[in-house]
This record gives sequence, C-alpha cells and structure tokens, in this order.
Amino acid sequence: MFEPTTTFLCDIYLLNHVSLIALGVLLLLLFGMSRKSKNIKGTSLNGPISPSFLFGYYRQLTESEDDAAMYEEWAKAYGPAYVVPGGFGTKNIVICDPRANAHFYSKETFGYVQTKLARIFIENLMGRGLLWSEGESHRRQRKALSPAFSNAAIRRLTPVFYDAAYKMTGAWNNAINAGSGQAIIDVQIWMNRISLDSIGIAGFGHDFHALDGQESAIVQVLESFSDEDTSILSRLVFFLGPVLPILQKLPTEQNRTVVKMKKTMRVIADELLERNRKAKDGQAMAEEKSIIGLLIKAESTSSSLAMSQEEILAQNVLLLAGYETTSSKADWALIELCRQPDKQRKLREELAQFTTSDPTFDQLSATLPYLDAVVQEVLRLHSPVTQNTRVAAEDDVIPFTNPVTTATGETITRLVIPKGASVLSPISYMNRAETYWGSNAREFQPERWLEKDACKCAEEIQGYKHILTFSDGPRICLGKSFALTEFKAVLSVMIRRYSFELPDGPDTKITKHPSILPRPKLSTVSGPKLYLKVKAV
Ligand code: HEM
Repeated sequence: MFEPTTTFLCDIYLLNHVSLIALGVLLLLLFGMSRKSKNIKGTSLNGPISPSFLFGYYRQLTESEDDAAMYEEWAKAYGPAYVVPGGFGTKNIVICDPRANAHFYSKETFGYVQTKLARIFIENLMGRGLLWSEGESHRRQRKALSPAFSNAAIRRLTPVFYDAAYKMTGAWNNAINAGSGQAIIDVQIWMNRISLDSIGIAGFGHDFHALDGQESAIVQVLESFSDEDTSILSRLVFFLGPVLPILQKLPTEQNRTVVKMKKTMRVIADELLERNRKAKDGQAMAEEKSIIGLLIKAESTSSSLAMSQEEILAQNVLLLAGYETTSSKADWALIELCRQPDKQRKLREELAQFTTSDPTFDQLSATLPYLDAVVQEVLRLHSPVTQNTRVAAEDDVIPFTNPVTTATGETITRLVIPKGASVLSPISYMNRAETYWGSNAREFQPERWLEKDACKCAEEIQGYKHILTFSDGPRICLGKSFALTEFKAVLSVMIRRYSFELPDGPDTKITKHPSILPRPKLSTVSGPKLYLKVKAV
C-alpha cells in the first residue's frame, strides 16, 4: 500500500536540492547510514553508475512516468539482479525474478523488515499498529484482525460501498440535469470521498460525511503530503518528531493538522469503546459490523490474541490504507476505459443484466468475468505501490530461477545478502515486464485475463493472481477483499449509469501527481484533478 522509503519521501515531498540536503544531513546525524553488521560479504553485482552522490537514481525513478520501464531496461542490461544507487551513496539490490521475489516476501517481517524511515512515517501518522509492527507482534496483530476481513465480514459490508456510490450519483445527477445531459466532473475528488466515507463506516462505524461535503482533519492530513504549500520546516519537523518529540510541539501547520486528526480518531475510538461497554452491560445496540468494532468486541471476550488497547486503536492505519490506494484505482479504471471506449461499452453490456438490483458480494466475486478482468488489469498496470524496499534483518541467500551474472563475471543462481543490506522488489516491473506478460505487457488488455494460457509465463510470479500489487507473504494486503469488492461495486454503479470521456479525447495526456502515493491527473491542470465528461446513459 505505501512504502515510505527514502525514495518515496522524495516523491511525497517534491524536495528541492536544498531541502533534500538538509533532510539528509539531519537523518544521517540521527540514524547514521547504518548498514551495520556485515557478517558475510554479499555477492557483488552490476548496475547503473550513480548520476549523483546525493540522489542516486531517486529523482529519476520517482519523477519517471514509468519506473517499470527503467527497471526493465536495467534487467535487460544487467540480468535479474543488479544494484541501483540510492541517495548518499546507499545501494538497493533489485530482484527481478519470480523465485527471488517469492523468497523475499516469504521472509517479510522476520528476515526482511521495514526501513527505519518507513517505520517513523507510519508511527508518526498512525501509531504502532499492524503496518508498523514486525515479527511476532505483527503475527499476533494480524491474526487478531484477520476475521474482520473475512469473506463473511466483507459480504456484510458490501451495502456500505453501494450507499457511498449512490450518494455520489445523487450529486452527479443534479450536475448532469443542470448541464442538459452532460457535466464536467472532477471524478478524483469523488473517488476520494467514497473511499473515506466507506472506510470510515466499514472500518470504524463512523461517517466522515465527506460525500456530504464535510471537511475532515483526516483528509487535510493526508492531502497535506501532496500540497506544494506545505513548508520544508513543517516536513522536517514531521519526520524528526518521533526522534525528538519536542519538535512535535512546534506550531507548524502539519503538526497542528496531525494533532487535529489524532483527536478526531480518539473521539471515534471512544465512541466504539463506549458502544462495546454498553453492549456488555446488556444495553441494546445495533449490530456491530465495523472492522475495529468487531475487533474490540472479540478482544473483550477472548484473551488468546491479547492485543492491547493501544494496538487496537493504532489500527487507524486502515484509514491511510483504504483512502490512499482505493481511490486512485477507480480513477485509473475510468481513464483506461475512456482511452478504449469499446472496452467501456463491453463492460456496460456485461453489467446490463442488473437493471433492478445491484450485484451482490457473491456476484461481484464470481460471476462477472469482464468486470473482474478490467479490475485485474487496472491493478496490474497501475499498482499504487510500485516498489517494496526492505532491510535484511539477518544474513540470507536468495534463490533465483534465472541465472545472475555477478560483477566478477561468475554465473550464479543464489545471491548472498548480508544483514543490513537493502533489497528492493520492483512491483511495477514484475507486473508489466514483457518477459512475463508478452509483447503487449504495457497495454491495457483486460481480455488477457479471459484467455486460457495468456499469462502463462507470469504464472511463476506469486502474489494475488500472479501480480504483486497487494504485495505477498505475511504482509500481503489485509484489505484485499475489501478493496476488490469496493472497487467492483463502485465501478459497476458508475458504468451502468454514466458514460465517460476524457476532455480532449482518448489521447488526453495524463500525468502523475505526487502524494503519499502518486495519483493520476490531467497534465493541463494544476493539482490532482481528473476532469471527465460524464453523460447519463
Ligand atoms: C487497491 C487497493 C489496495 C492496494 C493496491 C493495497 C496494497 C497493499 C500493499 C502493497 C500492502 C503491503 C504494504 C507494505 O508491505 O508496506 C498492503 C498492506 C495493507 N493493506 Fe492494503 N491495499 C489496498 C487497499 C486496502 C484497503 C481498502 C485496506 C483496508 C480496508 C487495506 C489494508 C491493508 C493493511 C491493514 C495492510 C497491512 C498488512 C500487514 O502489515 O500485515 N488495504 N496493502
């Protein structure tokens, strides 16, 4: 979902040279460039020469419209394992091989752990919840949370997604009627609102009323990462806050918003705890369906998984997970379907059978092959998380399917990784490389998911249906079923009711807007705006 590595920080913060140097110097002072404890010597690998000591390839990778193409070019030049320079002379070992990735992900949270910066970012924003934790603590929290994400739980939550989608259609219909059958709508803002209200209600039993136009501290905080006006001081203070807590008291704009957000979350958590207390006292209450509500209920009846109250409340990381990832998926689906109107029509035809009711959870999951193929293809081509960087917590040996040529010219199939080394799984490359997906790997072709054997080579890749968009292993996205159901429900409502066009036709240029995760936007407007021509069908 999000991987705030140093690469990623550049992405979030649009750092100019001066601020990056300042940030770098401070971070180096605080953490050192720890590549500690080299018990064994790692395999020396080939790779591109660093274009800059300060930045390595960070800027090129984060500013590129297609980082998968850069990884692919390097894989062609250096083979399935190579080293890419990061900032301040650091190095990332990139693994472009299915078996190597399967091994890497299988050792998540024990053998490979989050970078220090990623943990600081997550802790500062959301606390010590699932995404922050590693090893045994992660396993315990994950086990406790899992029942709340089961198929049965998501089936019960499906109406929440439809309710949110229909709130949106109410507003869109007004705009379309006022515009004689057509309106120009910034669909991005509506997808964000749907995501926030859905995760608010489904996750916490709380309605943020974003679809009713209510401002929310949560949105302000999350949006502040893409806001070019947020000052460098504000950003430095945010990152160094957990290390020097006094900085969190400084009255910067971002600090104030984070405090506001934490207060909002505290109120929501107190409401949930109060509801649970009343239920225990035998007072009548509505059936609890929310993810965290169910967790609190389960915790008070069984102590076997023993999550502390602090841990339960830190699961507001679900907000970040649910908000940042899901909305950009729906944006990309609409863009791709505008670029190829025949595929938009084909999807509408499949959904036309639902005239009087919406597809149920089971129908969304199993009986709409073209909808499933469209969703799968969007996830393959537009993974919100494009790479996953971890630090080796112990010495390791990574096995490869394809042979690797080392810097000394030796051919090997096992890579020696010393403790402290940084290993990078290039998700976008694995999802789009021609080697696995064929010569049309870069094209949006939902049909590939319907043809038998069309993705034969990719079958070696693990992950969800052979893509790594949801990650893999112990940290594979817990909200996968939630995200897929929400995505399909919202898309089915939109495609059945409206037709969509890009403002300057199918070739309208789309670029990336940097945020916690990059969002698509029209290249001609400033800010993360995605105006589409929307007509009722
Ligand atoms: C299309 C939408 C989504 C995508 C592509 C996605 C992707 C991911 C990825 C790549 C990770 C691994 C992150 C890492 O290792 O650093 C992850 C973890 C996670 N996701 Fe998602 N996610 C999506 C939606 C959601 C939603 C809607 C929720 C919650 C309702 C959610 C909850 C989580 C949680 C709790 C984790 C942490 C799992 C752990 O640490 O064990 N995700 N997601």
